[in-house]
Amino acid sequence: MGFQKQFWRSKLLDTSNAPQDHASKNMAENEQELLERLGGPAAVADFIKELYERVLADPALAPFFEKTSMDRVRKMQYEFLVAALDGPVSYSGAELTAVHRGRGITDQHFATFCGHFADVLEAHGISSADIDLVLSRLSMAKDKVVGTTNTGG
Ligand code: HEM
Repeated sequence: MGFQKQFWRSKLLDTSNAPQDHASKNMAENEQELLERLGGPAAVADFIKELYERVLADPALAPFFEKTSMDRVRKMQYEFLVAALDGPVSYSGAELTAVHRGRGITDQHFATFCGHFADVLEAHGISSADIDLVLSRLSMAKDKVVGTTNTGG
């Protein structure tokens, strides 16, 4: 587990890790199957619930969510992720850049957040290869979450 977390931290902190893999049709097909291997949308909803339990228990991340409706974030994150995995759900939430802008979210926060998600998936017996695929999908949102205008207020 330690190795994998470290692996993801370093991979997510590396901005050269561009989403170019995702263009190919094979990748899209793999990810269709991926959602099924994860257990489908219902399993994703469970994973997200557990993700935010871990996030709120982490002193490095909890303060970001102090004034947040967690019910809404869980629902929107569920929609976002199932849609990102080409599942049968549309994302109805706010644009991610606007949601995260000005909150001071750094590369490190992003990597820690994704590390919690990897831990949840691992705890459910998802294979390392599939964890890798899920986190590649999430990392496509990184530029929208980690702001360049963090200190701008
Ligand atoms: C791949 C990573 C992430 C994705 C896909 C993501 C996605 C989302 C989504 C879909 C929402 C709800 C939008 C809405 O209410 O319409 C949200 C809200 C939020 N996210 Fe993220 N997020 C990510 C990472 C992070 C990280 C790393 C942090 C902070 C450490 C963070 C902090 C927040 C906060 C504070 C809100 C709630 C804002 C409010 O109170 O309205 N997110 N995010």
